[in-house]
Amino acid sequence: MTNEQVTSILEGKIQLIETAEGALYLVGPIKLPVNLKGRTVHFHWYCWLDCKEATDDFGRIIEKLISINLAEFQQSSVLAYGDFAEADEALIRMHSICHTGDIFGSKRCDCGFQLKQSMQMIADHGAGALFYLANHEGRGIGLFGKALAYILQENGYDTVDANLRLGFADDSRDYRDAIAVLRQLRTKPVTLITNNPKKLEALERAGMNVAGRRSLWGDQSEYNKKYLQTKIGRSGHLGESSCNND
Ligand SMILES: Nc1nc2c(ncn2[C@@H]2O[C@H](COP(=O)(O)OP(=O)(O)OP(=O)(O)O)[C@@H](O)[C@H]2O)c(=O)[nH]1
Repeated sequence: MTNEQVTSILEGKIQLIETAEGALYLVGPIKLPVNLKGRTVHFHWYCWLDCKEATDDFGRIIEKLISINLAEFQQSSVLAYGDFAEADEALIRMHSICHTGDIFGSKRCDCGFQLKQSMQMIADHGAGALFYLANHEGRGIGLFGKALAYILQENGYDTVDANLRLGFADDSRDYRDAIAVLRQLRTKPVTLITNNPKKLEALERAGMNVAGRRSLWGDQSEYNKKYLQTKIGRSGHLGESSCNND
């Protein structure tokens, strides 16, 4: 197969999304059968690359990738389900990466539970998307930063103060790229799965039509009790008893 043939196969699967800083190259949909609690659920997977250069010459972008060590950087992705573009109602989750919770199943937080539960909620609902935001680790302080913060937490600091004492912001997550991708995939209203009002605000500020919110609490234990209390007490998360408005 020639380079031209390879490029022409890929071209039909790449979309250019221009941003204020350059462009996002969105590749997909790619078929992704997923094991959800023993049942095979068929998602449509997309991944995006953030670049300074905006061009529709995708062959050039693909050629450039060889000289970049992509694995050293984080790329985010989205798992869409059902007729995500057109369904009247769609559930979305903006999930911040949590290496310890999502991959290792750590019980210090509720992230692993939220990841699996939101995928299940989306599949049960019939249409939706889970955005897996890979540059959000530790609410934006990175994995190494989170490891340092954990040590401070083992010495009495809560989640917020541990970040602050290290000189980081408590929460520096940015949702702009994810929202740009969401807009590309769906313009109809969305219902957001979250307990965090800042995520709702980010979507509304960007002009997205937010139809409602579904809360997501669970897997509470002695190990994450303080973490969950701090989310409500200091980070402004809406508690379990707050109403869903969808
Ligand atoms: N800095 C720091 N980050 C943590 C800690 N535990 C989990 N995280 C990160 O917190 C992020 C998830 O944020 P949360 O505040 O738990 O929840 P949220 O995403 O704001 O809100 P929901 O949508 O309701 O889940 C993930 O990126 C985790 O890596 C911690 O102890 N310290």
